[in-house]
Amino acid sequence: VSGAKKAKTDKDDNNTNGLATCRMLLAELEAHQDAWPFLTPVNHKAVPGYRKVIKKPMDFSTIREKLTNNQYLNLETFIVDVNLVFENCERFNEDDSEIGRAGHRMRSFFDKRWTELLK
Ligand SMILES: Cc1ncccc1N[C@@H](C)c1ccc2c(c1)OCCCO2
Repeated sequence: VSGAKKAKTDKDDNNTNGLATCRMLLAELEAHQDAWPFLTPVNHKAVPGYRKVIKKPMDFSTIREKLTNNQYLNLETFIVDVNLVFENCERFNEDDSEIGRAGHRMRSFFDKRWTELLK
């Protein structure tokens, strides 16, 4: 019947809500040589003060878990969590430190990649 609404399934729209783009971007972040401070949650026992200063911890493995559990509505909610990783880094680490510099390099890499992919 013409006009009948087709049931929407993921396979129909190859990038529903930009989730394929999220998977691509996260894979690139995880593989980046400067990702090492951000791959796993900061262990607050190994990093004095971290739990007090950083109210919303975030890291790439947690983002991976959320993506796997379908907890991101769209690319925007994914970008919020990625940016949280970099905001936490800038809050806790000196710009002129190993981790601080890695955070700045990862942030500019991410900004460049998602704007390229969204064009
Ligand atoms: C992103 C971030 N911000 C502030 C502090 C740490 C971190 N990352 C964690 C994974 C980390 C990186 C380096 C570390 C470390 C832990 O263990 C304490 C001993 C030094 O080596």
